[in-house]
Amino acid sequence: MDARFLGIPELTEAPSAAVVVDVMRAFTVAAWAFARGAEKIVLAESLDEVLALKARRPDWVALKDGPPAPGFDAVNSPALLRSADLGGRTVVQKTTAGTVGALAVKDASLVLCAGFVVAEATARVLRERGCGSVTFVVTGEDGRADEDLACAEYIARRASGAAADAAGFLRRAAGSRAAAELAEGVREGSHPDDVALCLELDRFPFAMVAALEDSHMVLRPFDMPSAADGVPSAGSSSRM
Ligand SMILES: O=C(O)[C@H](CS(=O)(=O)O)OP(=O)(O)O
Ligand SMILES: [Mg+2]
Repeated sequence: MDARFLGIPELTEAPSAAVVVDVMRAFTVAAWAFARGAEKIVLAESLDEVLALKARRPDWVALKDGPPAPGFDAVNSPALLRSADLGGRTVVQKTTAGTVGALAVKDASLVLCAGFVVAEATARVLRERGCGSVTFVVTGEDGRADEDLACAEYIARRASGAAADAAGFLRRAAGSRAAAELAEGVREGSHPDDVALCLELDRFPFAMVAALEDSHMVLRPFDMPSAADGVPSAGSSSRM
């Protein structure tokens, strides 16, 4: 597999397959939202778009990074979301890096959004789809965020079928600037457990696929059909 690792500003053309990585914290949060029952996540272009969608659909859950704000229901913290009941709900998410990265590759034919919590499921989709060329979007710090780069490199190794010792990759992420800022409480809208939750390797069995639906980029959980039964696991979408 030919893997390229690019920051958002380096994305000049639509890749065929893209894995958008945001470990801390957008796609760890997204995975927790699905684990708590959310049906789908609309990835919004701006905070104003979140509020406009929420005005039309008051039942949707408006989520942003940074501190809590009027009109929003949730912040970008896995620890603060892990006990929420989101059964059947639609979440609208806007963050500084993760959602921006996914929207930057919306014309790709396959877009997976990932963090360590869905690493193996993501690699499995790439393996089973036989993706020969994959662009990893390292969303943080214009492509230099070590938590995202470490996760992207780990997924790339697993996608190519190579063995990979996860411990070293997780150590890099634990030593990243984002981890330090979250641990020190510099990032608003956070919880002391956020870093640990972002570093839980393969916490969830599903991958997350984003695709355009009625002009919005929509993220849904995806389980590959198992060889045994040929159908997706219950409770997960199989749209691709
Ligand atoms: O909420 C986060 O951790 C960050 C916000 S910031 O870059 O730290 O201000 O957003 P994300 O898009 O999840 O990286
Ligand atoms: Mg990030």
